Amino acid sequence: MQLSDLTHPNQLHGLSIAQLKQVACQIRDKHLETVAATGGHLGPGLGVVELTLALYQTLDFEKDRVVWDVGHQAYPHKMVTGRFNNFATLRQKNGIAGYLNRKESSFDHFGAGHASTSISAALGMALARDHQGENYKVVAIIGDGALTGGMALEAINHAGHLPQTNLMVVLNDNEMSISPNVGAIPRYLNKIRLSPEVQFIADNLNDQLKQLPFVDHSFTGSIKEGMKRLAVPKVGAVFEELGFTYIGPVDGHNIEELINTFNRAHQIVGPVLVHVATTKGKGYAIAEKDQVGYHAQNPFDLTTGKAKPSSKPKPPSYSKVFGDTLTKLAENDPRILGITAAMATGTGLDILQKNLPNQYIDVGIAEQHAVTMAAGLATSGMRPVITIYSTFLQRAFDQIVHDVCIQNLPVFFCMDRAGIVGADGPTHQGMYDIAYLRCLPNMVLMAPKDEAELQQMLVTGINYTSGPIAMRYPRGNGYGMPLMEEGWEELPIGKGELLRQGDDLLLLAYGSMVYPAMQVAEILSEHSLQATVVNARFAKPLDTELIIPLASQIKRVVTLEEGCLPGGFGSAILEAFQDAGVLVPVLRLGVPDLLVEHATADQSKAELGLTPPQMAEKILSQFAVPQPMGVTH
Ligand SMILES: Cc1ncc(C[n+]2csc(CCOP(=O)(O)OP(=O)(O)O)c2C)c(N)n1
Ligand SMILES: CC(=O)[C@@H](O)[C@H](O)COP(=O)(O)O
Ligand SMILES: [Mg+2]
Repeated sequence: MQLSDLTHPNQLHGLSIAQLKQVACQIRDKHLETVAATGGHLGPGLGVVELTLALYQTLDFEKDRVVWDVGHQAYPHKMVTGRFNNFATLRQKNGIAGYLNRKESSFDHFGAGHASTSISAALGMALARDHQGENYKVVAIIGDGALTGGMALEAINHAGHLPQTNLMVVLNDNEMSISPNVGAIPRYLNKIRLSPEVQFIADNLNDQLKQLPFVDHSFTGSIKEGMKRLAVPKVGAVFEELGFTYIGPVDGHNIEELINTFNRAHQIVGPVLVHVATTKGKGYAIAEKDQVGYHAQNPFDLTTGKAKPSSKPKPPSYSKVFGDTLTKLAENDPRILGITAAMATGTGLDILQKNLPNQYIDVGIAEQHAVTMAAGLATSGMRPVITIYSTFLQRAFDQIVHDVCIQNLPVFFCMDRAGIVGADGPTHQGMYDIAYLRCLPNMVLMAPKDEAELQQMLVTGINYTSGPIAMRYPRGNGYGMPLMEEGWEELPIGKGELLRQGDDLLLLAYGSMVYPAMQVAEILSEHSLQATVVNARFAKPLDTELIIPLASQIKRVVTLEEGCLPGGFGSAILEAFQDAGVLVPVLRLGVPDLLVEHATADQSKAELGLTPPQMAEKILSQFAVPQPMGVTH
């Protein structure tokens, strides 16, 4: 079977084990070739090649449903559902998405990007099936990391309560989240995986049983299961006690064993959990060796595994500056605890973990728990600095309201990836944090204009103990600003910064849009328009003492933010003007009420008209300023 000829996953039916192994080679080759060229998630997909092929040989995609958790590991799924030939467009603008997407393919039965949702969605599909008197299989595939998310446990609790609802949960256990998995659940899973008895049975019984002439080899799986139960009574006990039939652990790279296991599991009435043991990065030694580093990669050289050198040296990322600075602050303040929800490397908290492990907490993929735990810490004199991507913090909205803001507890939220993130697309854009936090009583919101101001805002946030405070900053590199090693000056809460003066226009910029606003002002000055530029620094409380008189005097106002316009920073300005009786025209520049698809961040900004030249042009046309004759830009 040539994958380039495959248009429907049912074409996998009837292939021999040898043929499936050959298809697996094609998948791995394409996976490696593509991710090396475009960047993306490398290790996760390599680990589920055999699992995908084996499972899909037991399913009928004309009616059965499959739900992948997160979806970052579903590149093999995409290749066997008709997207092999254009897979090279992965995560490129108008190309194949990096996660499942119902708009992209009818075989993508449910989209994701955020973890721990698959069992809930699959259970919904199974209940619909039963209500409609239909008879098709529903399978959720969830990783051991995603299983640490509360939603997954809520769904298991519910599914285990429905003994007649057929649902298969395939647990892809590779012992890894992005970093090594944390918590009691992975510890329990490892106890099963690594128990000597289970290992012995898995490694030896096949051969022994094959010697016995009277044993029907299609039953060897059942016999092995029975032996495991005898040898390790606790194997799978937690899931069994929760109403699931547990099968496993199964070698996630043995196609034949997987097919036999899935076929047996399909016969079981009610919820069944198949525990599959895999290796993240399987088949690419460099990724198997460095499973953290090769969870996701920028374009890299396949032979060396090294990232392709960028054209010019890049300044440190915001995350790196954050991690370094927080670590330095924590060295002198034992109250500081850095908290992550399974994103140590992405947030830069791995720097704190390495240097001050006692002041570092990873709760697993459990943002809701992280926030309320931070609230608990804050009641007891600690300084919890909770570092969660803007998009993932959305998961803990009620905890922010209920446990932090209502009790007015001093929790410091550091929201990395706030703004347009690029290739991860709509599920990961940090679009909404200004809007979803600005409406909360007691919350203070701030955003640095560059990485040097981020250091100041870190000190400001840590020293602010009057209630909750949140700082947002973008994905990627800073501007290369000179960074201080210590002695950062904290900023007065609610005070902005006047960067430029001009009488014709007032540009009010927030966070990552401040430097672009300065570029806009330069372009406007070429059109004989002089703009005042304010670095707002705070979206709540606004520096009305600075902003209102300027607006009243200049009378033409532009707001600039890298976030959603509905409810965002510009909305805050409009509300403040309304409250102050300042009735002046305001042009709000930001992301309109739409989803930002995957592309590079620069491509998305250009598409949204958020580059400095585009914003200048919009300002000139909006304020209908006569252009000097013959001037073009
Ligand atoms: C709610 C949420 N928090 C954090 C993340 C970031 N994230 C993406 S994949 C991943 C690890 C998932 O581990 P696992 O489910 O075991 O899949 P594996 O990568 O091991 O295949 C994390 C933390 C996310 N996608 N969603
Ligand atoms: C799958 C997932 O959610 C993470 O791997 C995410 O893609 C990381 O994003 P960054 O690359 O911005 O750290
Ligand atoms: Mg995992």
